[in-house]
Amino acid sequence: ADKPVQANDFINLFEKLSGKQPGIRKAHARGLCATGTFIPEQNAQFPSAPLLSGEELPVVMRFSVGGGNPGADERAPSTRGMAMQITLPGGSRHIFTGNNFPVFAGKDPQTFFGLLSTFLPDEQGNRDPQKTMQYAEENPSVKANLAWQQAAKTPASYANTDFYGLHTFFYALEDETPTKFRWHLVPDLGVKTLTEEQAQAKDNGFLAETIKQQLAESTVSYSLMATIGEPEDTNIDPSVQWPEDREQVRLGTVKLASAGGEQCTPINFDPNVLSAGFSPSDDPVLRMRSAAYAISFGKRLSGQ
Ligand code: HEM
Repeated sequence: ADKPVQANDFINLFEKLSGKQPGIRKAHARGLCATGTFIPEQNAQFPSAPLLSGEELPVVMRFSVGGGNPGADERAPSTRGMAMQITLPGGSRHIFTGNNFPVFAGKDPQTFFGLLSTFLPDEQGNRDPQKTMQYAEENPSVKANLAWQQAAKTPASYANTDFYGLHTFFYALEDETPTKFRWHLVPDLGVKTLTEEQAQAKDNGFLAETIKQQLAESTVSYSLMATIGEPEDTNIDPSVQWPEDREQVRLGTVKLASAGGEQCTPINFDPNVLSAGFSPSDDPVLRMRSAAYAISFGKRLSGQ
C-alpha cells in the first residue's frame, strides 16, 4: 500500500504546481492584509466563551486567492480565502481560516492530494482534464467541490464574498453541554459576483483597490455565524455539508478598519489555534493543515 500522505508531500506538490516561489506562502500566495475589530455577541450555545465575552477585540485578516502563484489572476472565478486572527485580552488568540466554497474537495488529505495530482502537467507540459474527471468518478467525495468550482463566478470584492470554515469544531467550558458547530462569514454588503465581461474589464489585481474604495465609501463588515450540528451530522468529513435547516447562531460582527500593510507577515494562520473553550474535531484534513502551514511558514520566513 502507498505510504499515507504527509504535510510535506503537499508542500512539494504545491511547488510543482506553481513553481518554486521562495519566501512566499506555498498556497494562497496572492493576498491582502487588513485590520479591524470583532464585536462579539453572547448567546446560549457559547455561554461563557472568553472570545464572546462582550469586549471588542482586535482583528488581523488576510484575504487571498487560492494556489501558489503570487501573481494569480484575480479576474478568474477560483478559490478565495480569508484568514482572521482575533486577539483576546491577555494575549491568547483565535484563528479562523476559511474559503469561499461551502464544501471541501475530498473526505481526507489523501483524496485531496490525489485530486491536486491530476492537475500536474505531463512531460509535454499539457494538463489533462480527463484525468480529473476520471479521478472524480473513482473518488466521489471530490465531486461536490468540483461542481461548485465549475459553477463559480468571479467574486466582485473580498467585501462581497462569503467564507466557510468547513471543518467541525466544539465548544464547552467546564461542565457546560458541548456545542458542535461549523462557522462561516457572511458579508454585510451582500454576496456579489461579476459576469465574464465585467471581470475582463478589470485588471489582474483589482481586489485590493476595490476593497480600499469600499472602505472609503461605506462600512465593510461581516457576520460571523455558527451552524449548530446535530449528533448525526458528520464531525470528520469536510466534503459533506450539513443539512440546510440547521440552527444558525450569530457569534458577532467583524468590522474592517484598513486594508493593505504588513501586519499579516509574522502570522501563521493555523486553523487549530483556538481560544479557551474551543476544540478541533478529529477531521483528518483539519489535522493535516497545522503541519502543512507550519512548514510553509518556516520556509517563508527563511526565504525558501
Ligand atoms: C489538506 C488540506 C490542506 C492543505 C495541505 C493546505 C495547505 C495550505 C498551506 C501550505 C498554506 C500556506 C500557509 C502559510 O504559508 O502561511 C495554506 C493557506 C491557506 N489555506 Fe489551506 N490547506 C488545506 C486545506 C484548507 C482548507 C480546508 C481551507 C478552508 C477551510 C484552507 C484555506 C486556506 C487559506 C484561507 C489560506 C491562506 C492563509 C493566509 O492568508 O495566511 N485550506 N493552505
